[in-house]
Amino acid sequence: MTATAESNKRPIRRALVSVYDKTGLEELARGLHEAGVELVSTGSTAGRIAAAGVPVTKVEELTGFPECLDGRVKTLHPKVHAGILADLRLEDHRQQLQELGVEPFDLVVVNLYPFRETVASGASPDECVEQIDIGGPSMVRAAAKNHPSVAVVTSPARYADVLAAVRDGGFDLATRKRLAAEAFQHTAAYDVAVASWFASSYAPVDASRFPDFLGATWERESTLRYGENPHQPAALYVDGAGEGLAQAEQLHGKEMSYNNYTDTDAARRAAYDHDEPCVAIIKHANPCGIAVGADVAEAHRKAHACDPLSAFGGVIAVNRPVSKEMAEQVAEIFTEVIVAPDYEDGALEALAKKKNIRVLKAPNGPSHPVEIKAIDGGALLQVTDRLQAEGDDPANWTLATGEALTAAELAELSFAWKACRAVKSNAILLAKDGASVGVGMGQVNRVDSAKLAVERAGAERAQGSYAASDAFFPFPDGLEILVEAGVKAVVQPGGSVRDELVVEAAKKAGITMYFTGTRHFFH
Ligand SMILES: NC(=O)c1ncn([C@@H]2O[C@H](COP(=O)(O)O)[C@@H](O)[C@H]2O)c1NC=O
Repeated sequence: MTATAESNKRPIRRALVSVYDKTGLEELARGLHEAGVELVSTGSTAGRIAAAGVPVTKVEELTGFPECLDGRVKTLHPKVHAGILADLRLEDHRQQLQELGVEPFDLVVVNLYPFRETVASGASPDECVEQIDIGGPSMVRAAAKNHPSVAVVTSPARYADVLAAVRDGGFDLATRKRLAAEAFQHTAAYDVAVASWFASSYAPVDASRFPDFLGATWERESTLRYGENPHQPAALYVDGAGEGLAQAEQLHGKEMSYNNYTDTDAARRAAYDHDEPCVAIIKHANPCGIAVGADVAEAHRKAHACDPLSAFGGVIAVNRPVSKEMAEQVAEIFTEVIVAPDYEDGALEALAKKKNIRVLKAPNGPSHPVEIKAIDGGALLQVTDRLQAEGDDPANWTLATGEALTAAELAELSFAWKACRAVKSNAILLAKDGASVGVGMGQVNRVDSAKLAVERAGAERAQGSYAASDAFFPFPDGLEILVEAGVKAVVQPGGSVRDELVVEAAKKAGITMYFTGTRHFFH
């Protein structure tokens, strides 16, 4: 196709309008009519247009066939589809339309039945099925295929463009192609939603919890400066749910980077594990401090004190609104990102004194029920790891050896256990007074993780601390490092074939050890 043909505009003389969402419909109809466009429309869409005093032809008048079967058949008729699908560049198609008495459409405006919203509302299966639009996608796909002759619009957000184009001699080919691409994205996402619902809720094929078809669609929200490294192009995509980190509102600061997003994701995961006001400070997806407090300012001081060296340039997540006091503390420290459900009076102003800090507001904690990880040639899907009623509640722990802890001591050990879940495996975390004091993360053996946790805590803080291990000790050696450092109690899943040896070492040292029966690997 030549450059001239690319820029060809096609005047809009006849439009087919069939919309479930009637937003902006009257203005659109009026504008089209004033520009001399003839309108053809379905049942209630035609009703609304006529009520606005705009002349409109009902589809039934065009087809000579009544809308029937409760709206299941309205536009599914050759007089409609031939009018959309005729390639007007071809003499033969133009000739055939004439012989058949079919007039072509230049514009198709359709939006679909709200299938996803109906499912989300908890409607019955029959009601959901009834909301699967058949005629709408057929028209959208037909018009998008035939974009050399027809412009297609699927969202009220595009109506202003339509009215501008109508006054300006129509859409050019490049724009019709873009609209067609949008239209196919729209119907593809719609069908993925239908197919996913069928596969997982309506007609699951086997007893496993996993559907045989996994459909998901994302839309590009923004292009990022680069990915994990500067030579990796990257972009942010959002899903339709609309309430996670990807949709967080940025209140201040520089553009978020790829690494900012991954660290912020890890930070939120950590902070929202705790019921009390909690602050997690993350670097490279690992906590360099995590603490609970009477309020967020105290939690932040305690989290920062864990490892002030590493907290430089960290990412902070809070599970409560940020107070002015906390914001003033944070503004003293070089921080890449802070994310919270909200900001109290004066907090944002205090943070905004720092030009570069990115301030995000994300109203809810992480809620995604499943996690997907791309691997070469495929993807792994798992139910998201969360704290469990069994295993993560100290009431269900088993005392493996030593004195039972008091309620206050058990709360300390429970904090260590939850905080340890935020640490990349192999993870050992030492805690005191509701704050991490030493974190050993990401080592390929548990002994080194224990050594790292103890070294980071320092002798004084390790003494009398509460230790958690994300998985069992395969040998007593890792535990022995903690014993030597003087920890008061240890919590771990248990379940090693050598549990007896590990328990024996704890017993010999006179410390308390609890088994959770639950493991929290995090990779
Ligand atoms: N069955 C059909 O022939 C048909 N043609 C158009 N629709 C849909 O009916 C709706 C508009 O209907 P109304 O104008 O009656 O509100 C649109 O969402 C459109 O996508 C249809 N409905 C469902 O398939």
